[in-house]
Amino acid sequence: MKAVHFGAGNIGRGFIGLLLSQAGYEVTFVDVNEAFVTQLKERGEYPVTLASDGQETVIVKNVTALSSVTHADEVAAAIAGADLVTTAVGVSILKHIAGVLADGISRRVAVSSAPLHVIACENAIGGSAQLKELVYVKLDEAARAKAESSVAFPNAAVDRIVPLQQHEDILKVVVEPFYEWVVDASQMIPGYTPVEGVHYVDNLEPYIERKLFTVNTGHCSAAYLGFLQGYETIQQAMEDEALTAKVREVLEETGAVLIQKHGFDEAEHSKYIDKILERFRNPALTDEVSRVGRSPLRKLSPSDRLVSPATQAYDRGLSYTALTRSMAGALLFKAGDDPEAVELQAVIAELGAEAALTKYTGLAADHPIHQAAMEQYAKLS
Ligand SMILES: NC(=O)C1=CN([C@@H]2O[C@H](COP(=O)(O)OP(=O)(O)OC[C@H]3O[C@@H](n4cnc5c(N)ncnc54)[C@H](O)[C@@H]3O)[C@@H](O)[C@H]2O)C=CC1
Ligand SMILES: O=P(O)(O)OC[C@H]1O[C@](O)(CO)[C@@H](O)[C@@H]1O
Repeated sequence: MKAVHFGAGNIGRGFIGLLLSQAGYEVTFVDVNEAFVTQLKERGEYPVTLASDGQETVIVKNVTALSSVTHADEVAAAIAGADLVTTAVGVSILKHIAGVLADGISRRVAVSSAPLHVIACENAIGGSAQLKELVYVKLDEAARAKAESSVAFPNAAVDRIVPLQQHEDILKVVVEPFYEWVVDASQMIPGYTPVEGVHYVDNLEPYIERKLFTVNTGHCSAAYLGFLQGYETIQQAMEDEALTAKVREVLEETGAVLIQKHGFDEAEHSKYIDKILERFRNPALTDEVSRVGRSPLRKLSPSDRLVSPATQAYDRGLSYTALTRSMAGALLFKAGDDPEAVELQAVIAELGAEAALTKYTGLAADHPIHQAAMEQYAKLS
């Protein structure tokens, strides 16, 4: 079985590549980073260390790599012959890989009707659906018609904390032991071969919302509040009890929405929150506030981890105050090396925080969530 995986970065090597290789796939990574590509191609393997007491290291074998910059033709050929395509490049990068993916799919459907699944493993709701749209506009009518029956783009939720890596061996990756990869089975082609380690569900929404609105909402809240307190890592921030209490408050708000909307058991969900907070604290990891808070514009966007649960809480008459504190924290995330944070600060300087918040969240200035966020902004400033 052959898989093509876009993005040989932290989650690509530390989670998706590892799992696919262990499930028996030959994995071809595709990346723009020539150093990753060269090393993966030369060595055909790389180490993954589990950040736990035992620090167990697994060697991921049966891998190779191609550059999407210099070997686009080979990438398309690999897609044409693959059983599975996965991505972990960042949701805003999907548009850059759509062209070569469309080329590969066109070549494939011209000669074969064998099923192909394309799964975007990004922190976003409907990541694969977004990728499908980007790819489909690049297919001609005939290819699109054939792809409709043999190529599927099931949405997925992926959960594993993989911080930035700094090792002598550039391929080495240290990951937390926990992982969860949930795929929407209702969007798979019938008769598919399950990948060992993947959890297939008929309705993804409760899983993706629970993950995004707990792990990711909680994590970015810790990052934004931690940044304001001068902490450099999430581990340092989570040692601050007052800060942790604020993160928990946020997760209680998102939890109330999730429990009401998806019927989760309250006690079970409370344990889920405890477990997530424990994962943030993992002393065997060093996870920088700058990584976890990265791309504040994406994180402030309407369907992402802050605004979506806040609007859902508002619609249900539930509390959203702690969420607005995290939004205000995002507005104050002045990380000089993050292009989105730099853009946000420039827009705030030019138009003011109120207009910037409307621009990126889509919330009108007189919306109660917007007003609450501005109150929090004034307090935090
Ligand atoms: N790191 C984590 O703990 C988790 C990350 N994710 C998601 O996974 C995605 C990737 O995140 P990370 O692995 O942390 O980022 P990363 O920056 O470590 O990896 C992204 C990789 O994509 C490559 N890339 C960029 N443009 C490309 C292109 N045009 N073609 C091919 N490759 C390209 C980069 O060179 C890099 O190696 C994001 O959507 C993130 O939200 C999801 C769950 C956990
Ligand atoms: O990758 P993003 O969406 O910028 O956000 C970082 C998030 O990804 C994770 O690494 C895993 O979901 C979380 O630790 C963190 O909340």
